[in-house]
Amino acid sequence: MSTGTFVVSQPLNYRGGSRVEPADFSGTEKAFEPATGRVIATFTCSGEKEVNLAVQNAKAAFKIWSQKSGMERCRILLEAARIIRERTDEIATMETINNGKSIFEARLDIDTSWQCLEYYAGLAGSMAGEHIQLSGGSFGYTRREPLGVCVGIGAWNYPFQIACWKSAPALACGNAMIFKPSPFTPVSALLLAEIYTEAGVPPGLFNVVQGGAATGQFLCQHRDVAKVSFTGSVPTGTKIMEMSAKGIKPVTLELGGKSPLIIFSDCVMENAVKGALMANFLTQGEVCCNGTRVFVQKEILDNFTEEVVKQTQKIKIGDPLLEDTRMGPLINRSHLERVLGFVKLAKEQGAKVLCGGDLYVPEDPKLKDGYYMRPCVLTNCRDDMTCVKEEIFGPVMSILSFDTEAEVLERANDTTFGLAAGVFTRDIQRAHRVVAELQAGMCFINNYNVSPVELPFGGYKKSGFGRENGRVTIEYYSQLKTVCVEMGDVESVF
Ligand SMILES: NC(=O)c1ccc[n+]([C@@H]2O[C@H](COP(=O)([O-])OP(=O)(O)OC[C@H]3O[C@@H](n4cnc5c(N)ncnc54)[C@H](O)[C@@H]3O)[C@@H](O)[C@H]2O)c1
Ligand SMILES: NCCCC=O
Repeated sequence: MSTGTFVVSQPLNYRGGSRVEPADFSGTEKAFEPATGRVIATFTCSGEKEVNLAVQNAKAAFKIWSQKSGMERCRILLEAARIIRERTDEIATMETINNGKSIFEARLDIDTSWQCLEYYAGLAGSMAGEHIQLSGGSFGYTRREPLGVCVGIGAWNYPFQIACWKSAPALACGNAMIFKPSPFTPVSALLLAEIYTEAGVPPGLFNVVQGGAATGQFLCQHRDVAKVSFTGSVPTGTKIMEMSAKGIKPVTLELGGKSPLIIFSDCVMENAVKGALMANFLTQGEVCCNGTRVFVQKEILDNFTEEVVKQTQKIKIGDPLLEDTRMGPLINRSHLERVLGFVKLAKEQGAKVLCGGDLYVPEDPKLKDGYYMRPCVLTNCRDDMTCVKEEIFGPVMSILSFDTEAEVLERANDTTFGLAAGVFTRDIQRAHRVVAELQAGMCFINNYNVSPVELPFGGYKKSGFGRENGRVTIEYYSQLKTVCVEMGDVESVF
């Protein structure tokens, strides 16, 4: 498959074990190939009737799936993981075409997708309650039970990975799921749905409904939906939480960030520079946990900045399906303009552009309508500038200088977000002291933006709550039933 050739030819909803056209609709959407600006799909957004049908299907499948033993669920999830792994190239290609990220990176996303299924398959067989001895031979025990029909709502930056990170723990715990991808990236969740079916889940266990806000609302407000797991922006997360509150539904919120990356003067410079690039330029900078506020200790500011700019200018931008490309186009025209607008405002507010921050037009004529920009490094930044305060969600790094540990900690934490943070230093005691003080759910020491699925991921403060990945996520997709067993006679107080 090459850039500029793919068009969607099959329905994009998935219900009851196959692709279907929605039973009703609430508007239409277009999905693009960001590399070329071509429309690859025009599809209808699901209405209330279609959402009801998806819930009915999920409820029926839940009855079957929740009765299976953990080991039975484990085997099916392992088979799904195996198929994803085997089809990595094909899935990564779809992801690249619809999202714009480089094929090199998309393959890494697919790796953390099948690894997630493998991880929760492993946990499925060992999910268990406790036995508690009581007086007189009586006892109690707890059962870890599924919640029922869970809804997953995804963002567009990691479409397949988000669908896996939500569905794997949900299914491992015995739940069914209805997943709504972002309307910008409707394609790859269908591959996951087909893979689950091929692996042997009951029809209806994993369904996909397409649409935007209206479809999402039908899902969140549905009385038979037991839980909502949402990945997206803070404003939408607020709405999801309000809707879930009305139905007393538990929610997981994976929201945005403006994370600090702190570089101390005793760091290994080469690693710190690589870390800063990893923290800012993966997926065109469209990453929730990016460390976009790069605090550099004064003594090394000039050397660090010079090296970061040199490495940033070497990033190969262009056709994301080419093996040596490391930065593709942004998701769409309006987002590109928004990101360029942040750079313009940064300049007006006194920041200096050391490189990039402008449109990039690749030589290949088929890419001329794509949404490319050059990765940008800003210096002369202050904490009160918009580029330092707001989530840009594009390839824009803001460099700030600092003197002392106490000062940088206060400034790093001076944000309403709290998704991630990073520190580079050779002083291991300082590293742990600093991360202990950082108000962020995911902290990195001497690296940034690695995603081992064994580690819980999620935010503090307005970056959300609940976790994805790691053992703890089992608790977000299950509920505990306590059973109290009397072995003697009832001693009534009446
Ligand atoms: N913390 C994380 O794990 C994580 C991961 C990826 C992205 N993000 C965040 O996501 C944001 C970018 O993604 P986006 O632009 O797709 O976010 P968004 O909030 O605009 O949309 C996210 C999803 O919510 C749906 N939606 C929109 N309005 C809704 C409503 N009223 N009810 C129900 N659903 C609704 C959208 O259709 C989409 O599927 C950034 O802020 C980024 O930081 C967070
Ligand atoms: N690989 C994890 C990224 C999630 C945030 O956008």
